[in-house]
This record gives sequence, C-alpha cells and structure tokens, in this order.
Amino acid sequence: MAAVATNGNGNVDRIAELRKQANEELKLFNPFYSPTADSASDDTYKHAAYTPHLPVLNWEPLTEIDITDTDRGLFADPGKKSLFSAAQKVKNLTPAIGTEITGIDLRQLTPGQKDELALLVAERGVVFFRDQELNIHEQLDIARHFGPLHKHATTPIPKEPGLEEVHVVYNDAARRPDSSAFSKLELWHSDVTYEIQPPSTTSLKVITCPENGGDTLWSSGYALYSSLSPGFQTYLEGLTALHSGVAQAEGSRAAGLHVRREPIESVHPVVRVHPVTGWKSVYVNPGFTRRIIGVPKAESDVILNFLFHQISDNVDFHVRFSWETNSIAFWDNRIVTHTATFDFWPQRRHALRATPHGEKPESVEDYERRTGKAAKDRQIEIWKQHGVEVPQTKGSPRVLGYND
Ligand SMILES: O=C(O)CCC(=O)C(=O)O
Ligand SMILES: [Fe+2]
Repeated sequence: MAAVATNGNGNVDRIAELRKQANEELKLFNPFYSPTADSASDDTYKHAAYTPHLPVLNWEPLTEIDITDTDRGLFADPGKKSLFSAAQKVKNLTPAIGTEITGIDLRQLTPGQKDELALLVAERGVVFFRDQELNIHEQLDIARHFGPLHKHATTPIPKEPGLEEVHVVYNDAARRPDSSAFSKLELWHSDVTYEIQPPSTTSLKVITCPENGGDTLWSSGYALYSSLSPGFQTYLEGLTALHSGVAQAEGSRAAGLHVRREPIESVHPVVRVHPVTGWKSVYVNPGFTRRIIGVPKAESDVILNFLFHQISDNVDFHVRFSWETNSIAFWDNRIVTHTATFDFWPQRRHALRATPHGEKPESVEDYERRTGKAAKDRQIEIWKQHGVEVPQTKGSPRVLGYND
C-alpha cells in the first residue's frame, strides 16, 4: 500500500488516499474491455474496422416496448425438424446446458429455422456453431429476427460507422484484460440485467481467437431452480431484486470514458418464467443484482450469496466452450449467466456481440395470470417426458442429470 501523508491532517489525507485507491479499482471495473479509449490504429489487422471505438454520443433513456407474444420461439416447430434435418450433428454438451450444432451455415437459415434456433436456445441455454463466415451485418440481421436490438451505454462499438448496436470485446498485448479488481464470483453475470427489458437470444462471434485460452462458461438458471428444495423454490418465487447499472457507468466515468446513456436500476423477479418454454429460472447474477427487496439486509446478503455461489460453484449447471476463430454462441440471457476467462494475454482475442431486448422479466404469478397456464420446473418436465418417476424430495435437493 502507498504511504499515507501525515501533515497534521492525517484523517483527511487517509480518506483521500483510500478514495484514490477506490478510484484505481473502479478504473478496472470491467475487465471485459480495456479501460482505455479507442485502440491504437493497426491497419494491418484484418478486423481493424471492428476494433473498439468510444464516440461521444448521448442517448435518451430506454422506454418499455411491448413485445408480448412476439418471441420467435413461440412460432417454432417444437421438434425443430427443419433446423435439425439441415445439420450434420446436434450434440448436447452436458445434460443441463449447451448444444453444439455442426454442418449448418448460419447465412442460409430460413426464417423458420431461426425460430427453431430461438426455441432450442431457450431450452438448452446456449447453442454453439463453428466455422461461421457470417459478417457482423448478417449476425445483426439474425439478432433482429429475435427482437429489437439493445445499444450498450458504456462498452465500445466498432470503428466502422453504423454499428452502434454492436458490443465489442477486444484484448491484445497492449490491452491486457485485468480482472484483479474482481473476484471470479463477481465476474459471473447476465448481460445488462439492470435494463427494463434485459436481453433475450444474444449472440457472440469470436473473429480473432487466441491459440488457447479465452474460454467462456455459462451456468443454467433452470438447473439452479430445479436443484432447490420445493419450500425454498416457493420462497424465492415471491421475491424481487434490485439490479443496478450504476457501478458499471461509474467505473467508465472514473476511467475518463464517456457514458452514452444514464444508468438505471430495475426491480425484477428473483424467479422468472421463460415466455416460450414456461420453465422457471433463477434470475439473479453477481454482476448486477444488488439487493433482494423487502427483506432484512442480512437475509438478502445470505440468499444472494448462496445463489451466486451456486451459479459459480455448481459445475453440474455449467458448460465451458473453447472458441476457435469464427465460432459463434447464441445464449438466452433470460435463463443463463456467463463468465469469461482471462488467461490468454498477450494474445489477441476479438469478439462481436448482438443483443436483442427481451420482455420485461415475468414472475411466476404474472406468467400464470397472463397465460392461464402453470409455470413448470424444467427438470421435472424432462423426467416426465422420458417416463422417469419424479424423485420425492421431501425438501432435499433434487438430483439433476437426465438428458433431453
Ligand atoms: O468475452 C467473452 O467471452 C464474454 C464477454 C461478455 O460477457 C459478453 O460479451 O457478454
Ligand atoms: Fe456478458
């Protein structure tokens, strides 16, 4: 720790010193992108047009858009015949989460196949494809099929004009990812959950991949919900939590970067129901969820800490993907959280994200009132589909592990 000056006003200096240290930490607030402004121009780099750019733009607050009953998964063939029959192979990577599809060129997808992809992502949490030549405009077109696109208030956009809806993830030898201000737990997040209508079927394409490292992990909120005892599930279903974008914006400001839209905080249900599958999912994340509403702070801390640790520690809920250049992942931000690894420096890693808005997160009660249908526990549904007797839990955690 740096020495603290003593000049007869030691407390003031000490506070100033601590504030300085806190600001230093804030500068590192988000390791997913470097806290420096635009990257140095490197015209020899093939994807220089998509390297990070932070223009001084000012956007109005987002307002609610009614997208009830428009989710493309609602229009899909439940058997996904046209998507699966076009594929060479469809492999579920773990029982709980993650599917890899080979033999499909995403540029050729029909609208019906896109609907089936949306449904598959809603069911499996994340779906991977490799060797995809689609460019960012084609990636945005697919994303627009899923919903109106989100523009991020703080993260870089590409240098090429007209791509304000793209979120750039970029690191190289000069831009070392630095997660030292965060525990690994805090890095788990679902994207921008502080928004009124946080994202749905989100895609990230890696356009330059390190030789090794830079994997991404996803954790299933359905699996987390399904793993809990019935009494605890019911307790969580009655709760809401505060999600905040303030620290992310303050972190950018502390680093001298421009914030394009004022941050907001939103209250969302702790258990949300996916509008297409009708399955319940735990919707809190270490990155942005700050407080459970209406319970003592000590209770909120314990419950959030428990859920955050289940997200991060329970490997039965996880899938880990090892990218190659031109791999793309589609994940449903409504029902999974994710985190990245920062082990690849000084190699270059560059990825582009397209992020459709989803609906306002819906509680079990609101979903059941709106649809007249019962929300479901994914795991129990799958057991039933396979004719497996549902274990009688009497309050003990259910066991996951039956593949669908
Ligand atoms: O770099 C990654 O693998 C993921 C970064 C991230 O969290 C995102 O783009 O949403
Ligand atoms: Fe993310």
